[in-house]
Amino acid sequence: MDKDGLQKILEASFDEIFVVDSEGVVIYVNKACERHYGLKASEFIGKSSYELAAKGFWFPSVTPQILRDKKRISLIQETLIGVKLLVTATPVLDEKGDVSMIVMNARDVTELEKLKKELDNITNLAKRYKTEAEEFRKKELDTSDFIICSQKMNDAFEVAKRVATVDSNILILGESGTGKSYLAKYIHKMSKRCKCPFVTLNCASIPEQLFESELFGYTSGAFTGASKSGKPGLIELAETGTLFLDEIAEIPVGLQAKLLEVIEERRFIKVGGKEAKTVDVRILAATNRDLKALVDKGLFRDDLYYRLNVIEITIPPLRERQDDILPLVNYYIDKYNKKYGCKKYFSRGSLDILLSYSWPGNVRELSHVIERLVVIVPDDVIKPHRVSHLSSEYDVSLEHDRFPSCAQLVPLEDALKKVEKEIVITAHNRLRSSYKVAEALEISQSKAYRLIRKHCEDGVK
Ligand SMILES: Nc1ncnc2c1ncn2[C@@H]1O[C@H](COP(=O)(O)OP(=O)(O)OP(=O)(O)O)[C@@H](O)[C@H]1O
Repeated sequence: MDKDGLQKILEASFDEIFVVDSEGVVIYVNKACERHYGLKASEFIGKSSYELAAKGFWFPSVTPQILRDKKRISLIQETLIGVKLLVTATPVLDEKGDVSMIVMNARDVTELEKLKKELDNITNLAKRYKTEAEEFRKKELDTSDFIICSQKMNDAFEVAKRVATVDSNILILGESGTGKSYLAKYIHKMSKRCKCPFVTLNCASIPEQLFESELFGYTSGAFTGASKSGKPGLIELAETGTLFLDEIAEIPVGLQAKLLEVIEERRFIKVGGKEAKTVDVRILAATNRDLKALVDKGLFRDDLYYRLNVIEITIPPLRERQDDILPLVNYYIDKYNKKYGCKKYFSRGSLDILLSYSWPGNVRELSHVIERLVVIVPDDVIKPHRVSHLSSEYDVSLEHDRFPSCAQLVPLEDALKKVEKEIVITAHNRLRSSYKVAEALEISQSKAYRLIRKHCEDGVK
């Protein structure tokens, strides 16, 4: 084939063919260069590829590496007009083994690169969503053993969810057994610190003399009996995580100033130590006492109180969230039935007692009562006399002869009257309105009114 024929083939190639000599001077480039650089071939010929690369016609440059390594390489280059090229550069060696020229063929892979990038983005996004979804599912699953049905509990958990991520100190208030410790763990799990430790210090359970060494740790030989290697304090163990100070009202007065310093400066000194250490912890605190009243009485430092109480969440007592009682009873009877391999259930009457009881010990008491009943009641059905101690209104003596037994032959009229009286009194005591009694017993309001007047000493409300 003659030179013209060869030239035609090279020009017809859709891929770019770019040739430089051993000095890096461009000796040939075909028409494809117009698409790749927006320039004619004549504008390249005779120019130094080093200079062209230095002016940013393409990046990265391949010539220096080929001249050095004398080996074929492929790489992605970007041209000054943003075209992405897949370049394969092949050295042509002379008889001495030196590079006499470099032949490069380049294919436009801009679209391909774009697609690859999009695919990478999609894959990364999918990965991110997957981890986020897993995190979320994990967090959501964590509340499956915690019953939140009432509006008041929902509100408290909504606030907790919102403030979990802001890293501020939170004070959780509520009577004993309402779920304050659980809420603290929930806040930790919903926070950015969820993968780091959650450390609880129960301020009521540590003797005052040991408090400081428990919280701050001690250095070797800090006091008689101290371990030789020293000991890290709970605050150090909580590094990057959350320190939960339960029953904070019980913290010894003398230590309140030290705790304040930790909270304000995030610094502490170990017992027997000289240097202050810094820590990165989030502080959550809880108490079932009226902390503000203790501040007013001078028993709790007000500056510490305000530091701890950046955000306050109160968990209402169970008696103020009636809607949670039945779901909690169902949850715990199920839990303890599984634990003890039983099939116990509450009769309607005993459920009524559980629902109207005030639960001063809150959920902890409810859980204990149900566990005890599941263990001690021999029958599957748990009847009202088993829970009568929880009812101030319920008269145990009524239990056995409450309704005439079917085996007894008593005048029907008397038996019916007795049942009617019992039902009306129960309904009236619980519902305190003739309208509600009528609705519950499915009778007219006027009949309910009449029956309440007849049977109930305190009349109609
Ligand atoms: N809503 C709930 N659903 C299920 N279990 C609950 C609920 N609230 C509390 N509990 C359970 O009741 C018990 C007491 O809860 P927790 O220890 O969190 O209460 P607390 O307010 O911190 O009590 P204290 O003030 O005595 O330390 C725990 O076993 C907890 O799992």
